[in-house]
Parts: sequence; structure tokens; C-alpha cells
Amino acid sequence: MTMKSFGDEDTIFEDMDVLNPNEQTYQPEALPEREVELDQIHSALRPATMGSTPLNLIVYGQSGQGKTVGIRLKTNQLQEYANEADMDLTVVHVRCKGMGSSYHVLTNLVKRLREKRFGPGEELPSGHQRKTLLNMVIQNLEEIEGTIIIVLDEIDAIGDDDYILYELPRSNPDGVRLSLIGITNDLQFRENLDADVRSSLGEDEVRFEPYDANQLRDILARRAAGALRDTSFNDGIEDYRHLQSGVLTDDTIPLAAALGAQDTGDARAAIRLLFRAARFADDAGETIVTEDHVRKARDFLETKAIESGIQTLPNQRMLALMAVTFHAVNSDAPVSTTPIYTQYKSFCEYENVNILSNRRFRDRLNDLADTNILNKQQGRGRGEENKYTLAVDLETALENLPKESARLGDVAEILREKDSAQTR
Ligand SMILES: Nc1ncnc2c1ncn2[C@@H]1O[C@H](COP(=O)(O)OP(=O)(O)OP(=O)(O)O)[C@@H](O)[C@H]1O
Repeated sequence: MTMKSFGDEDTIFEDMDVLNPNEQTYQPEALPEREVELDQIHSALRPATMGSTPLNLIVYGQSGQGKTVGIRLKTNQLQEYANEADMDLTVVHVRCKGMGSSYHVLTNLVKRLREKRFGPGEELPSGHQRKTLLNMVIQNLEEIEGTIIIVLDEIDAIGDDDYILYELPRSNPDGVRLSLIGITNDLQFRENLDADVRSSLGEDEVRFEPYDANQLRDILARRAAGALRDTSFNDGIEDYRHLQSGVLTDDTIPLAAALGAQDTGDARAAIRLLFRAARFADDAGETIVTEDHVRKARDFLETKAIESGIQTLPNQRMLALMAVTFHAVNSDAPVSTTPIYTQYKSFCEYENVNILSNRRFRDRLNDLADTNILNKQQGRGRGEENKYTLAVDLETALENLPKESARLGDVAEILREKDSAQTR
């Protein structure tokens, strides 16, 4: 077989980045589906143009609804205005994902504010008390001066530790008009905020409702028109009905939009699906992206999501999955809770992990069923136990259990050996 060479292949892509769902790779310049929400954000930011303090804002809604791009579009637009009007404006965007506490957000904020002052490459401060970090933030804000907007994206990551959300809006740095924008896709987080935090941070609140299938069609149409060859809008009207394409069949975008809308109207998921479908076609040297490519992309992405779901399972759920896998190596038949629990207990002893009560163990099995890693057959009459099977291929489960050298890897290895002894 000869190796493919770069550069001499035909492609259906004109600018692949436009269909890339990664926010860092491509940012849309307009969000026509979000006119109302953008106007609400505009209203909260507008005081900045009048020499006053922009309002604090909570932006909430499920994943992939354009919250982050929406805030970026409006803050960029304000920044452009500020540059022209010679207004002193600084916008700092902090992604809180993975930070886990106010402490980490504060250290990051100190680093980001210092970078605004001194340029990139500042270290994260370490070894300070929370209160000292807050003072460092305030001091940096006072050095920067003017109007400062701090965007805390995915603030739910801080969990119960809302110190920063309580203190920062009350900090009153000298010579600064400070505004905070908190973005979250955890609706419960917003509900659970302390009443004081909610009233100071949520001076204004903007809710992003899930996109419906028609909106997703229009979103996909615009991304496709930018990304694919021979694909453009009739009469300059940028909606799905005016899209004309020599590389998409009539069903491709509607199917990707319908599948995207099925879950939570998530634009990122719909874009990811169309992108993967187009790549499948393109990599195979095909010139048309069809419904079949979309279905294949859906299967591929679902499998990938489940694989990474297995790889990142917490210990107890991993042990529960391994106990079910143990039975699956012997037979495809659904297995009742009791024999799974027995197997689980022996794995816990082997790995020296504490053993959950039967009831809590059953909750873990149900968690695995909720995330489509196991199939569950509900016990019918009284006293009949639920039964479980793997919802993924046995090979997929075995391959994605921990590696030999990792935590719980010994048990995973026993299962893999048992399976290869069986098939031999
Ligand atoms: N109306 C739209 N038009 C075009 N692309 C969009 C639109 N809304 C969202 N997107 C795209 O969908 C992806 C997700 O958007 P974004 O990151 O803003 O979502 P989010 O609501 O902040 O999600 P999360 O809460 O998961 O961070 C991005 O690639 C973005 O460009």
C-alpha cells in the first residue's frame, strides 16, 4: 500500500475551520438566532458607554447554546467601541472549568490580570491565603483602572465554594468600574446560589433557551456555506431554505439538525456531527456528504463518547462495570444484581477498596444504565431483581477498562485474560 501524500488530494472543503466546533478555532461573527439575548446583554453592558458601571450579569442555559460566543461577540463589540471612543476598558475571560474552588479561580484571575498589565507568561501565585489572593486581585484591578469586565465562564465548576462570587462584587476597588459576568450551563447551580450572591451577581440575568431543529438547520447552513465548496446562499439570504449546495444532499443538514435537536438543541453537537460527516466523506475521496455519512458520524461520536465515559469512570462505578463485564465474558445473558454484587465484592477485596452496601451498589449500576454503558431490565413482580447487560460490545468494554499499570488495572487485566482464554 502506498502512503497518501499531502496536498494532492481533492477536497470538498473550502475552509474547514468554519465547520470546526472548537470555539478557539472558529467564532461566528453573528448569531441571528440570539438577537433577543444579545440585546439583553447589550443593555447590561451599555452603561459602560455612558461613563457608568456595566451591570453584573448571570448568563445561563444548557450546553452549546451560544452563551460563550454571545458574550464574546458583545464584549468584543464594546471593546471596539472603547478603542474608538478612547474609553479605558479591559475585559478578562476566565474559564473556570476544572478549577473546583474559588481559590483556584482567584489564583487564575491574579495571573490573568497581571498578564493584562505585563504581557503573557505570568506565573500562577502559590502559597497564599484566600483573603490575600482576593486583595491581590483588587490591587491588580486598581493598577489597571477604568472599566473592567470579568467574565467567569462555567462558574458552576466552583461548586459550593462561592467565596469569590460573594466577595468580588462587594470589593469596590478604587478608580475601577467593575462588572462581573457569570456563565453557567448548570441550571441547578444558579438556583442554589446564596440569596446575597444571586442578587449582587444577577443584577441582570439572561437565559439561553435550547435551539429547535429549524434554528439548528440555519446554524448548520451558515457554517456549511462558509466551510464547503460549491455551497452558498441564494439572494444573499442566510437561512437553510436559501442554501444551495453541490456537495450536500437535501437530507444531510435536516438530519444533522434533527439529531442535534433530539438531545438538548445543542449547536455544538449538531456542528460536530456535520463536521464529522463531511470529514468521513472527504477522507474517503467522496464528493457528496449524504445522510449515511451523518448516521455513520452519529454512531462514531456516540461510541467515542461512551468510550471516554468508561475511561473516566470513578472507582466504584468502574468496579461495578467490571463485575458486569466478568459475567459478560461468560455469556451474553442478562445477569441479576446479586451475582453482580458478589463479583463486585470480591474485586473490591482484591483491590483493597471499601465495599458499598447493596443498596448503594444498585445505585451505581443504575448510574451506568443512565449513561448508556449498561442495559437494564427492570425486575417485574415484587422481589424480582433488575438484570443488567453491557450496552457496548464486550471488546469495547475490555479495551476501555483501565490499562494494566493504572489503578484497578489488575482486575481489568484478569478480565482481558479470561476473555482471551475463552475465545481461544
Ligand atoms: N447561533 C449560532 N450560530 C452559529 N454557531 C453557533 C451558534 N450558537 C452556538 N454556535 C456554535 O456552537 C458551539 C458552542 O457554542 P458556545 O460555546 O457559545 O456554547 P455555550 O452555550 O457557551 O456552551 P457551554 O455551556 O457548553 O460552554 C460553538 O462552536 C459556537 O460557535
